[in-house]
Amino acid sequence: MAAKMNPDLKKEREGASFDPEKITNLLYGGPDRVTSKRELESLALNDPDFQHEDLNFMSREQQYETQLKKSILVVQKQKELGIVDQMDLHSYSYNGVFQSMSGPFGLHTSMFLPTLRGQGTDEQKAKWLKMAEEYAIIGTYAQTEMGHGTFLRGLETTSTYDPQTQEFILNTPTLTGTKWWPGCLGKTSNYCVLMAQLYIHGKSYGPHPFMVQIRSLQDHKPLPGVTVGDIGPKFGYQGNDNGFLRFDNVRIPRDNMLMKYSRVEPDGTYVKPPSSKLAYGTMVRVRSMIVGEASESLSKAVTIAIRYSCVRRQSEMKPGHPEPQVLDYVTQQYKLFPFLAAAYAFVFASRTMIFVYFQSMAKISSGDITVLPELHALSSGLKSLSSWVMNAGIEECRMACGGHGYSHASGIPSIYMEHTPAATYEGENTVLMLQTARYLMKSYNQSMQGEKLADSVAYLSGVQPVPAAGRTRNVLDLGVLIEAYQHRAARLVHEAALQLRNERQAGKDQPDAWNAASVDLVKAAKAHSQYFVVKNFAGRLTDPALDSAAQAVLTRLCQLYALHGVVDNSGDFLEDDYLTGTDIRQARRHINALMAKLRPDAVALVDAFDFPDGILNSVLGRYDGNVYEHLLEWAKASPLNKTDVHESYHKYLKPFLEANRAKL
Ligand SMILES: CC/C=C\C/C=C\C/C=C\C/C=C\C/C=C\C/C=C\CC/C=C/C(=O)SCCNC(=O)CCNC(=O)[C@H](O)C(C)(C)COP(=O)(O)OP(=O)(O)OC[C@H]1O[C@@H](n2cnc3c(N)ncnc32)[C@H](O)[C@@H]1OP(=O)(O)O
Ligand SMILES: Cc1cc2nc3c(=O)[nH]c(=O)nc-3n(C[C@H](O)[C@H](O)[C@H](O)COP(=O)(O)OP(=O)(O)OC[C@H]3O[C@@H](n4cnc5c(N)ncnc54)[C@H](O)[C@@H]3O)c2cc1C
Repeated sequence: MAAKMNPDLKKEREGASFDPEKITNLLYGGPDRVTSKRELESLALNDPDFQHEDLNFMSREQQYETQLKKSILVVQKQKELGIVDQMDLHSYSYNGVFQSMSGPFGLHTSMFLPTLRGQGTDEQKAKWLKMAEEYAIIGTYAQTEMGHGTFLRGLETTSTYDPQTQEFILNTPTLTGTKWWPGCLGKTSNYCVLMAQLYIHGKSYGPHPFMVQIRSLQDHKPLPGVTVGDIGPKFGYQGNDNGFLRFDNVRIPRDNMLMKYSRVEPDGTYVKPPSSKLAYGTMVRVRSMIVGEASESLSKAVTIAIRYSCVRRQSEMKPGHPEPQVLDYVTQQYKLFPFLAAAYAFVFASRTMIFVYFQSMAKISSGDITVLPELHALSSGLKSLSSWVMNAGIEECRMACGGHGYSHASGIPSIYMEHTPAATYEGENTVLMLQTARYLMKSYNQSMQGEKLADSVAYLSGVQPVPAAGRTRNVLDLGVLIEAYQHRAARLVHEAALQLRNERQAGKDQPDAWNAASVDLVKAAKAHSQYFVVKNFAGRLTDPALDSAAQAVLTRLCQLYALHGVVDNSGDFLEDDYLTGTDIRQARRHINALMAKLRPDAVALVDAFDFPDGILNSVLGRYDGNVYEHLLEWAKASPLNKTDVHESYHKYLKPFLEANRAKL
């Protein structure tokens, strides 16, 4: 018999002003997509082969083993089921089977295969791709070293060409040159794409990708000259064997260098790529995907916190009245609704990012590499902004769930632990924001020369005049808000450029001037990315998939997202009098009014994300809201409760207590 729905959640759903299915359809690309998503998720969630004890109750070794077993099963089952589409794989495997927790094949699919596809020649793909796609070999992406992650040109692992034997000799010349962090390297992978400094005839040509076998295909032992292992427990990522790797005079054939873009001829002649940054292509790809990871993780946390806030009743708002649902406290709404709005903003941004990525890659494949700088700038900015907001949002959601938020039963700590490194991996966020800033500075200078700019920065060409101080406007109007964000971004870019120039004029060389201006440069890059997100959100409101009720509620969310950003960064908007103090006061009032209007729709808005319970993996965020009975059930399953009296009682506590009693 189906469990009864918690009456508060039932009422919330009945009181919504719109049909969540309309928004679900928009989020996932139409009813057919939603149907297949649900089918695939349900197939994975109900498959007895994928059932196991809660990962939170397992040791790290057990977690690794469990995830490995599932990874193998998933490969087999995907094949049987004929799942090949990326979105379908995402539903079945990433969410359905793994609930977005990392596993030992993660890097094989997210970086090893894409690097082979993107950096290999046709002959190299013919040699390795099938083996990799069929999991005859398993690989990772080994780039970061103990001493260098950010500064790729500083990598120390060397790949020295020997024209006599037509081989590369791999070496780790220092301790800090030890590869450190690559996912799935420690115990799982038998191959890797190795990023190493290419040396030919004593000359360095910078980091290049090499296909390297590191373990025997017979007994999985490290090959001669290879030292490899697991780097130990981490903040999260327990199911993943992030590893270390060292080379001592390991020889690989010449054609193990991935040579789609740059080549080494048998005699040692180096053939340059059209752009040296093409070798960094896989990172750009994963950064583009991380915007999706961030939006999805934030959406999950917000779903849990909002549902629970409707089930949770606490305190007495009015004497003698029933305790209110905690979501009725406006302070609680102020914690959660801006992040609900942000989750939507980034889901839409991620869809655009993925579209731009594939569109740009099509151009790059046909030889047009002019799109690369814009793609790099956009993906760097959005990856950083979205993962920063995700981190802040998940933590806010955890605290908004009070004490229960701290328990693994809430599901929120796992989401945080697993996804917080998105701010670090694939390029540390500040470093990447500075890359976006670099592009903005270049574009700004080009606009000063009257050159035409790429679409995403075209607005820099016409930094608007500052409007007369004291002029107030309707800050609820999305057109006004988009212009305000555009103006702020253009002004901050302009000011960062001026600061750079001033530092130069004061006698600093370019790197020192850049460093001195870097706080403002990051601020400008963030403002540029925020402008993109606001404009992109507003652009989705007219999607024909929405009926008028769904459009109305999403418009409110978009207004809230934009207004909250204005209030949070009010100094930026006030500094040059673009907005007035009255505008900001109005913005605060509008936020309160919007939150009141959104309150009855909050549960329907998180339902529209369409995360089944198995994927949320949260006692607090259960669809039926039956939180308390399941909290007790969950705690009872904890390994410490397997016996009434733990064995440590006999070992330690009993003698201690008895000795103390004997002394009395
Ligand atoms: C289809 C799916 C369906 C639904 C989606 C929905 C949801 C999705 C949910 C989940 C998503 C699933 C998967 C993704 C999630 C997780 C990923 C999985 C695991 C992650 C594991 C982590 C792996 C790693 O971390 S690998 C290591 C990553 N390392 C880095 O990123 C290093 C960072 N450093 C650098 O990139 C560079 O060194 C640098 C800092 C950028 C500087 O480079 P360098 O010093 O060489 O260059 P200069 O500074 O001198 O600049 C020269 C010049 O080049 C430009 N430049 C630099 N990089 C690039 C580039 N990549 N492309 C283009 N141009 C570049 C730079 O700006 C300069 O330009 P100018 O001279 O013109 O100024
Ligand atoms: C869970 C996880 C999985 C990972 N998986 C992989 C993988 O599969 N393969 C792989 O190769 N790597 C992987 N990494 C490594 C990851 O890519 C790097 O840690 C990341 O790129 C950051 O580099 P770093 O550690 O050198 O940080 P650092 O660069 O040392 O950062 C430390 C601080 O210095 C600051 N800083 C550094 N340079 C600058 C600068 N130029 N300007 C201003 N500030 C600066 C940063 O902002 C930061 O605050 C993984 C890391 C994690 C945590």
